[in-house]
Amino acid sequence: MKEVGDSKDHQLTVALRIRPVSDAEQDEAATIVAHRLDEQMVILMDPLEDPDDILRANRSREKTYMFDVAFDYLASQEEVYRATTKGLIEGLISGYNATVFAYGPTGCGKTYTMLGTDQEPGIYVRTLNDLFRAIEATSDDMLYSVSMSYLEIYNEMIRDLLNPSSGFLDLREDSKGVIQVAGITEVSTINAQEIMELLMKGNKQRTQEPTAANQTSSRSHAVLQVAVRQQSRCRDVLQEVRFARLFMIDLAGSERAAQTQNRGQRLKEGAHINRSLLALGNCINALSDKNGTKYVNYRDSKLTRLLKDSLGGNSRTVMIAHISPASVAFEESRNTLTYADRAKSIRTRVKKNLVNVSYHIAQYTNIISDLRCEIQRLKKKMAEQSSRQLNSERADIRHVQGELPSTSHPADRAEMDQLREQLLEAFRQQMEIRRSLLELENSSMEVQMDTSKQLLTIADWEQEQSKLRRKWQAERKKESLKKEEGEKDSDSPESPPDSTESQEVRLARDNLVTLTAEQRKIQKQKVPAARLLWEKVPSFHPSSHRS
Ligand SMILES: Nc1ncnc2c1ncn2[C@@H]1O[C@H](COP(=O)(O)OP(=O)(O)OP(=O)(O)O)[C@@H](O)[C@H]1O
Repeated sequence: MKEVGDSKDHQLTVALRIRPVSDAEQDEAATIVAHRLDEQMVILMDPLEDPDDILRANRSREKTYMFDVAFDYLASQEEVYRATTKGLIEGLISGYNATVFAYGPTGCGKTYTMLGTDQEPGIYVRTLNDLFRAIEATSDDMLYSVSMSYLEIYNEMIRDLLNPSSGFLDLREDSKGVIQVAGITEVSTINAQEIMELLMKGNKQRTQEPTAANQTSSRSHAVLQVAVRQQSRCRDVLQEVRFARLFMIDLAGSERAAQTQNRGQRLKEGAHINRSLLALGNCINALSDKNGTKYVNYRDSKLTRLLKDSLGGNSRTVMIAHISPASVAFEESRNTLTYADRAKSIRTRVKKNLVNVSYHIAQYTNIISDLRCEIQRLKKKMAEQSSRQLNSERADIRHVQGELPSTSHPADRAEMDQLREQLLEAFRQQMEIRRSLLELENSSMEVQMDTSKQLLTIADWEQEQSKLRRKWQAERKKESLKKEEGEKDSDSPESPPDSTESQEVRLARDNLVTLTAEQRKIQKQKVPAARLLWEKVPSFHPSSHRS
């Protein structure tokens, strides 16, 4: 790992984009309440505030917010790209991860900024174009390979947008601890036109539904992942391989489910979206803690698990928050501005992580690698078990079908079909529950791994303390012997060594509390899932059902 420059480099960049007023807002005779004041400042005015209202008189009528950069309806796609993302490319080809995400309520321009249109392409294509150009410029001495994948996270499930028929995909941690999406399609092309076509096609596969707030509202987070691998062309130089990833994410709308009059499926989606955005917000909050002492829990959603390396580690992050300028969207704009404002203070602590890791590296790398092997072994075992189970269930179904008496009576056939459907549905549900149990098992192992790290930090410190205490006691003993023999003067201190815990140990203790609660939460979730699995075992026996 290599260190990056000054601390400003590590800061998360937060940009704000105010989109033009929409036709619908104009039809509602909405007034404009959000304005860009200058390159960095934005003002939001409360449309409900009445200057003559005495009760509200001492509340300010407007609030200003500062961002790294602010745009309004006049900003072109190129300007937004240049000010937010272009600067990440150099880091990316030097081996640094980067993430750009578009945040904001539904219909405020996230997809427009990230994907754009054929005439006005957004950040995805502009970034890839510049990346390919930069690679070409340095390719005399370096050998590069770039691959791209495009996925969506919908209701906490991952789907490949370049190959939607592949079903739901799982997140896995590889042997180097990098989170990967198992079985995702990876495309290696450097033709920008081809990429735009692939992305447009992929975007059409996104789960979109009309909501009260937006006719074509994206109900999922879309993640474009670009992996850059580079190697020196020089054969006799040490063959260092660098690998960096860029995530470009079009988040699902952040509006609260209740505000869009959603019901049923929409409400469930809203809950999942809120859950992952809340998890993202919690990570942002913990990372922005000034003392750096808060535990960052990436495990609460697929999105944060996927972004783990990119948010907290050796990575640069850009958040582009989006709002509407209209009075009708005031509440949502205020929430978005508050969320983005809180994000501003994140600093990724690259150096600190390095110090911590190297300090303990000798003690716990072996333990971690043992635990990783254990996780891999368990995952493999569970995958084998579930595929064995699935095969035997399939065989059971075939068996059931084989046993069904061949009947020509349409009513009987209909009943049989219905029973078969019920069976299949029960098996499908079983598979779903098994999948969540497997995920809970993985999370539990990860928590265990983190717990071991914290315990090691504490054990190290305690060991060091008892060594110091023993040394001090031995010296005191020597002193008293010398005194008995009539010798005077001693260099050893009268009082025992200072046993105040270091910041690191205190943090480890705090983390242990959080991790124990987390483990308890996971165990609690496992019980109903296991019970459900048991209940879903079909008790249907065709041979005894009818004769
Ligand atoms: N800066 C802009 N300039 C011109 N049109 C814009 C701009 N931002 C958004 N729009 C238009 O506003 C509409 C909604 O934008 P978009 O679909 O990008 O919103 P979104 O935030 O991605 O919504 P959702 O979360 O529901 O998917 C689109 O028709 C888009 O073309």
